[in-house]
Amino acid sequence: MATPNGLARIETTGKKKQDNGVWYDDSSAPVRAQTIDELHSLQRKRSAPSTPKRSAPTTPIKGGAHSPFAVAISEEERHTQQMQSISASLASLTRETGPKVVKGDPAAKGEAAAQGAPSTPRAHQQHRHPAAPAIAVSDSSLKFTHVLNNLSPAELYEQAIKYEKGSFITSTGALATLSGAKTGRSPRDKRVVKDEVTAQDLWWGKGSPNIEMDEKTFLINRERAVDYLNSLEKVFVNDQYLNWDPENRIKVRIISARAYHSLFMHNMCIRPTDEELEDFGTPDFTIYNAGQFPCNRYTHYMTSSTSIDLNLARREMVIMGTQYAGEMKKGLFGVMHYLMPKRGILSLHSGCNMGKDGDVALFFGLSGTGKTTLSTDHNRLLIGDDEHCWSDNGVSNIEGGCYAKCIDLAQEKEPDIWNAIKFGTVLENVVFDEHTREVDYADNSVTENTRAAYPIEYIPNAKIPCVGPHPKNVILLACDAFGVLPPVSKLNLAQTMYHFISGYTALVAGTEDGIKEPQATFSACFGAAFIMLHPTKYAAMLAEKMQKYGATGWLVNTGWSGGRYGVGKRIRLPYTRKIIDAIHSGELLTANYQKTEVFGLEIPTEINGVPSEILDPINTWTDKAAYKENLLRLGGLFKKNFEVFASYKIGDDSSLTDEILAAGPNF
Ligand SMILES: Nc1ncnc2c1ncn2[C@@H]1O[C@H](COP(=O)(O)OP(=O)(O)OP(=O)(O)O)[C@@H](O)[C@H]1O
Ligand SMILES: O=C([O-])CC(=O)C(=O)O
Ligand SMILES: [Ca+2]
Ligand SMILES: [Mn+2]
Repeated sequence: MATPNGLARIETTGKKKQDNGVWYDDSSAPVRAQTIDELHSLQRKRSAPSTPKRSAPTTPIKGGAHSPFAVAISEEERHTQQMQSISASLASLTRETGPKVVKGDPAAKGEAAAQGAPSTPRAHQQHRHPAAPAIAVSDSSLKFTHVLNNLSPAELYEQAIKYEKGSFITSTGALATLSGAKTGRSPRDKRVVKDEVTAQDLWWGKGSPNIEMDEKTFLINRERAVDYLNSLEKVFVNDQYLNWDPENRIKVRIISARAYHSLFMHNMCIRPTDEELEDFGTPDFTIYNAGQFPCNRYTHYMTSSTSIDLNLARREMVIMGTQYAGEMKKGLFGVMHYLMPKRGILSLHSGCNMGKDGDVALFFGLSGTGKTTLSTDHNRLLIGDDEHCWSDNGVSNIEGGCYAKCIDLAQEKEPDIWNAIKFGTVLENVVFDEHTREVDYADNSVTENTRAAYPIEYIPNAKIPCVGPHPKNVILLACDAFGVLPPVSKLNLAQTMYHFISGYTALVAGTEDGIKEPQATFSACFGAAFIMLHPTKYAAMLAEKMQKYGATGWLVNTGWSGGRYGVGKRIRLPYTRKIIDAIHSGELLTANYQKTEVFGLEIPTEINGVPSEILDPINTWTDKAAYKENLLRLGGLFKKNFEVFASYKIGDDSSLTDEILAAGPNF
């Protein structure tokens, strides 16, 4: 039927019912909701109490997390306990009370019911003590602190994209984010509380990374951080583990203000199963990351607006004035460098992988020397890329993820890392195409220190659980900007100790704030920024373990060849990989060796797949006089650096100490 304007009338009423009583209509099935909100609530399936609601746990369950004697408690009681525990963590020390905490995003009004949260926050009720004064002591105690605890990567993506400027999804699904003004660690702002115990235990003074602060100042900063966090609409809480060795596992809680920080730690620490999370209890260590907020420069000891404060007695760390996520990762590493040696376990700034036959290799080295790149090896099982423990049972990874440098990342050269950059991975400070969101890894506009943080199982041949037997090879990586260290040398035990204590490299720009050009650096134990005890303590433990388990030491230069930085070139990664292959396979144990002058290093004359002429660096330099000059220059720097260690005994064995002193450059 035609309407006055000539158009066919649109049928709006009734649907054509066929004779057989069946609706033949192209409209969809009736919607099971009365309102849009209800419809949205249908979209998200509520998990049954026993099934995961959070991130799918990736950590395999070992044994039962539930004690058979544990009193069964209800979901609601568990929820209350969890909120109480988080409230306790966030307590102001001066007011001696925790904030009112409630689970969930304050913005998600109406979602509480859908998510199963009690409509009256139970933790809130906790604080309505009958004896409490009728008038709240401060405005901050009137408000709730909303906690988003152990969110899944998907939920954290949404939080980041909605609330954090600079968050984007890249073409491969990673979460690109900006760490803010700091794009590297701030070692000069790392402070440690000096009390009666730590005054004795820790390494203080020249060369030490531990800048002292007193307990009171720590508490001032802690209060500042906690007040800041409680003033926010919401905070993120991660309850996770460190160390895959079940006997020496540490429970950590990270309280932060950014989804970026929460996802970073989700990836980097060991992820508990839902079962483990339910029984998490009180953490062994807590980080308060108030990174967006500066410290108060009028506070004693503060020399900048950044402070990373460690209090071992309180088992707490406060971060202010830097949002660089590596501070949390490496802060916890420092804690492990204190706790583990107390138990006779050596903590190591090293990568670690294992051959199919169970041969384990450690890769020591400072930032940018190749721990992540070389331990991620398609032919071997990855145990971890950066932080390990060596106990009487073998090696264990401290972390649950990897943190790879991305500058100039290329698919052909590092395929496993390339492929790990997908949904769930945090990509820090990279530059990408505005439209396609394809990352340009060569672009260092934001920083040289671009990074990807991904769970270790994103590497296809990860060894899970991340533990292994005693190491067979201990590879010391140095990125030599002088271009005079050989691509590989075999070390005796004394030489291994000498180079371990020296911890030489050319620090590549970026990871530590303020370093713009590569420069020669010595960092004891290849990680002076993280060790807590005197370097000789770790060295003695390493010597003892290497001797006991018959490990061989190697020095591998992943730096320059054919001239120093600016003249020569960085040794090609495929050559370094061949060298590493020859170490793993045992080929290098039976090779012919010659000794170099000055450093007295044993260098092989031939390696499968590597041009022989590069094995002795002098061959690659056109200017032989310049080579000699640089060799002596570096030798001199080694000698000078080692002077401070000459008066220390290493272990109980004074003959080893003498041998180590003699194992350095000789000229
Ligand atoms: N011959 C080489 N051997 C190893 N790495 C090389 C070589 N040539 C270039 N590279 C590059 O050097 C970088 C090594 O960084 P890597 O992430 O492995 O450092 P790292 O030792 O793990 O440091 P951090 O402790 O800071 O994580 C990578 O970007 C890698 O591509
Ligand atoms: O800590 C960081 O930022 C990165 C890292 O692994 C290191 O520097 O050793
Ligand atoms: Ca690394
Ligand atoms: Mn590292």
